[in-house]
Amino acid sequence: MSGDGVNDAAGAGASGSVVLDGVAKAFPGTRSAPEQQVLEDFSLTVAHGELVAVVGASGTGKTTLLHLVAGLERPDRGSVRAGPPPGGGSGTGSGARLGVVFQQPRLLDWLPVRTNVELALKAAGASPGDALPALDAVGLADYADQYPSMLSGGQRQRAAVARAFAIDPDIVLLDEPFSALDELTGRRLRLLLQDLWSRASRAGLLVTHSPTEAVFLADRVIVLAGRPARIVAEHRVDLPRPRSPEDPVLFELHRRVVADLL
Ligand SMILES: Nc1ncnc2c1ncn2[C@@H]1O[C@H](COP(=O)(O)OP(=O)(O)OP(=O)(O)O)[C@@H](O)[C@H]1O
Repeated sequence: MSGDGVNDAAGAGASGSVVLDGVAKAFPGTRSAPEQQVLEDFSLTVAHGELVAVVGASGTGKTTLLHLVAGLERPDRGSVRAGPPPGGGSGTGSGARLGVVFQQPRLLDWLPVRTNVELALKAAGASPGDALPALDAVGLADYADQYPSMLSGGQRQRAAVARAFAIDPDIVLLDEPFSALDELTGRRLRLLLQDLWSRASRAGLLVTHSPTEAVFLADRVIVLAGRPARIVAEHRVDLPRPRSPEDPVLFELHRRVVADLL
């Protein structure tokens, strides 16, 4: 995850764990669609210990932002750094450990859940023995030897969360992690994520279409709009954790975020 302005993992500690500085990103046009200048001179810093939620209309560039931080896309201009916390990360060498949860669990269906988590641990240079505690932390210890197809959608997403957190990530990237789940299952998983998030100090970016999810989980909510995308509003969520989904402060913040999105 290093090189040429992209995910220079060693360098971000001083000013933030995730730093996008003057980033431009365009996708080339096709015969049927013009070029898309998704980001232009875009800057954002996520401090160590901070979870930032990104909301905005469909197609604004939220996932592109996350992909840039994950190193799945490269900026055309500017720099993207995803670094370990001050004093060094938990990863081997100088790089930051990235835990990613996508909208779909993306488990390997032909391997038991435990092996799915073990593979992520091995890839991160961590002990495969940490797989079972990670599954236990999400309430799936009894399902460790089951195949993903034998689990419910919510359980599969729990396994994906376990895989992301098992490696003790310095940076957590969440791309609409619970949007494919029913409301109650989503709520349970948000509570679980809050618990996992509170256990260690990390940096995180959460892309979501749900203002409820954004204000409940994040320390800061940024609202993206326009093409190229700009941050048109920003809300701090100064509520200690654990938070209750019913906290009236969250309802008021939710109202403000929705007003920004309309
Ligand atoms: N690989 C790609 N090739 C071409 N265009 C792309 C590519 N990835 C994204 N885009 C375009 O860039 C724009 C931003 O896409 P992106 O997926 O980042 O938006 P988003 O805010 O995450 O949308 P949604 O909320 O619908 O998931 C869209 O217009 C999309 O069509």
